[in-house]
Amino acid sequence: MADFTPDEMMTIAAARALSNDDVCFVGIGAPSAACNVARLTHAPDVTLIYESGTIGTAPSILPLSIGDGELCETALTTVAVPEMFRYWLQGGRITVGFLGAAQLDPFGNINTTVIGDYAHPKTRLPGGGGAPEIASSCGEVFITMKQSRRGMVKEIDFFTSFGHGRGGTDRQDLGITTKGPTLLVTDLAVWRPHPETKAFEVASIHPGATREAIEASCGWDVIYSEGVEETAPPTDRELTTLRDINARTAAAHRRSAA
Ligand SMILES: CC(=O)SCCNC(=O)CCNC(=O)[C@H](O)C(C)(C)COP(=O)(O)OP(=O)(O)OC[C@H]1O[C@@H](n2cnc3c(N)ncnc32)[C@H](O)[C@@H]1OP(=O)(O)O
Ligand SMILES: O=C(O)/C=C/CC(=O)O
Repeated sequence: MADFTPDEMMTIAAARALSNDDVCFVGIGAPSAACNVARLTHAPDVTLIYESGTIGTAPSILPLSIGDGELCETALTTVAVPEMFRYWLQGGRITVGFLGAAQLDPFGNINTTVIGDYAHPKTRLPGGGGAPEIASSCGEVFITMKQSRRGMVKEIDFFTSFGHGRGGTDRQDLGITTKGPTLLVTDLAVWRPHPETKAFEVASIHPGATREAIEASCGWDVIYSEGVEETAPPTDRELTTLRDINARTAAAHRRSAA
């Protein structure tokens, strides 16, 4: 088995969460790499959907944005964005939404809007886009992000996409019928929510990562599930697939910039 970076481990561990039966609403960025590695390895029949209306898309390079022509060119079909939201997403036809986050709290609530005060922001982030709707309407939500103390915080500065609120039955109490966040994959660990409190707990630690490193790069008090395991390292096939798609993507972007 080749050496691998924590970022590669994160993408590959996230990819493993998808199965052939999933219909996945893919967020741009880190989730997109994971979803396509899944499609190119163990889950060739997974249905990938991007917000631009592209259904069953099979990009050979990672899209720069939801509007990247590669998505439409390789999709089974492309529908209008209102249909994507109203019929497919709100109609309960999507099993999993895969999202990234700039700030995340232990209950899977996501901030991609603003750091600091909304009216006087320290940093203005890209915003919610479709993520709030994805977070409430997909059957469940997977999240992937690199760990940092500024990113994984006890309290997010702004609620962009609702996870488990303050935990427990908050989500159902608000009338939301979908499961919400069921998985968090970082560059150090795989996390799952506690069945009752809904706070994320470490379920497996990536090879080479330590409890000290996880705690040093997390702004909340880290809890470990009973029987924490070591994440299986990337296989040669997973690594080759990820590196190949990254290389194809970089080459394509160099060509289009020239
Ligand atoms: C279907 C859909 O796609 S819905 C789309 C809705 N959009 C999303 O969901 C976006 C989700 N992704 C994110 O939120 C990401 O964290 C992004 C886009 C904000 C940034 O991701 P990346 O491009 O990987 O960049 P990175 O994490 O290096 O951060 C870039 C800059 O963003 C700012 N930033 C990001 N996270 C934080 C944070 N927690 N606190 C303060 N600043 C932050 C900083 O200015 C940072 O630059 P710096 O590291 O030099 O300080
Ligand atoms: O508007 C959105 O929801 C998503 C935006 C991401 C992108 O433009 O690729």
